[in-house]
Amino acid sequence: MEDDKYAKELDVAVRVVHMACALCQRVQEGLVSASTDQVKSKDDDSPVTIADWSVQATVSWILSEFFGSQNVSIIAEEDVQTLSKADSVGLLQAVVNTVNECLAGAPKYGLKGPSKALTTSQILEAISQCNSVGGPKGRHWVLDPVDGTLGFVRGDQYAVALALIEDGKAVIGVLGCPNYPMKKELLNYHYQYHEAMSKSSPPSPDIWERGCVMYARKDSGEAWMQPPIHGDKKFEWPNSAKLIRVSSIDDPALATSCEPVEKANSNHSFTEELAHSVGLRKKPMRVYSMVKYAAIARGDAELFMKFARTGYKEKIWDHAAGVVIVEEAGGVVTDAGGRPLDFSKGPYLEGLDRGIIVCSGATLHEKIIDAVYASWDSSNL
Ligand SMILES: Nc1ncnc2c1ncn2[C@@H]1O[C@H](COP(=O)(O)OS(=O)(=O)O)[C@@H](OP(=O)(O)O)[C@H]1O
Ligand SMILES: [Mg+2]
Ligand SMILES: [Mg+2]
Ligand SMILES: [Mg+2]
Repeated sequence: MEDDKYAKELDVAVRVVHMACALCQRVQEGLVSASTDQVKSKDDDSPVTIADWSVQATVSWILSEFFGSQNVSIIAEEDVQTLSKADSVGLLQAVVNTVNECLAGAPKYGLKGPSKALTTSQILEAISQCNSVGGPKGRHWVLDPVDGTLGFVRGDQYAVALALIEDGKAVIGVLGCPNYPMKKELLNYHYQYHEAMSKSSPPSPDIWERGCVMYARKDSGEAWMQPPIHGDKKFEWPNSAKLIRVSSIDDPALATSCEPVEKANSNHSFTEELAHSVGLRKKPMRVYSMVKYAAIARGDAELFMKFARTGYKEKIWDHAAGVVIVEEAGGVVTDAGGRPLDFSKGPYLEGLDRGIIVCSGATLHEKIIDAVYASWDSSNL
């Protein structure tokens, strides 16, 4: 692949994800420190917040401005149904304010914002524009504005995930992880930080270095991580980017696995059985959101498995960005049958064989696939 293929797309995607991370941090601080009714339940009982809609509107607006709204196809998680209800006036106003505040800061990220504040209908339009159905042909952006919304409302881990799919293949992945520090050792500080915040004695935010943005371009063989932008600092490419690489541990006894926090999202007992049968010893880390992909990509863990209940269809926006980053960092991502994830069939990962397996390397991956094969019949899925 030519060196500069997707260079423009990657540049805009990284900048807008940095913007979205800053937006989310502001909203999360508000949610954690105040009790508000800013968290809504969707029809499937999953949460959605002003951050989800605001990030979707912001990313949609920036991509449309940059590439021309006629040329941009976006598949994203949220729609405007709840926001358009009569009793959502306050919520909608909060989204409008949040989006305009964020877009006003676009120049700091080297992007052009609107000449005047966007109207409510422009913002609703930007959100609804992300209703593409994707498919096997052409370019489609794939966005999860806040992945791990549950983690987000609990003051914990979450991610902003943006990917580009071309002709059914994920070619760019950008993952903003606002609470996943550049250095793993700072992770514990993050929790102390939130404890301190809840006791209303917040320490100075910049000493925590919380958060990072990761990105990769398919077939480049490289995945990168940048610190978030702090204070008045401007985004300067490459913004202290560091190469990241998967862990070299291939002995299962030394490997760390991670999995979704909620039992409802993945069969914990089945994956525990698999992990045990290949010789993993450590207790799995339970982490919200695509931060699990981030953890594998930079070597903080070696294995991530997700086996949703039968009938649940995985969405492409929950995986596309993470897959590009993990693969370019040297890892392997497949379904439980060992096949790559198929991003060419619209919003869902159609044809997914049982579950998703993300590994730091081929040796561990092979062992897990064999274990799935051996134990599937006896599983209680
Ligand atoms: N029933 C069920 N089974 C499997 N997966 C589901 C299910 N319901 C929702 N989702 C999707 O899971 C996304 C969150 O995944 P996580 O790995 O972060 O799960 S967890 O919160 O840590 O348990 C979550 O993403 P967000 O909605 O962006 O948070 C959903 O797309
Ligand atoms: Mg959701
Ligand atoms: Mg998600
Ligand atoms: Mg989401």
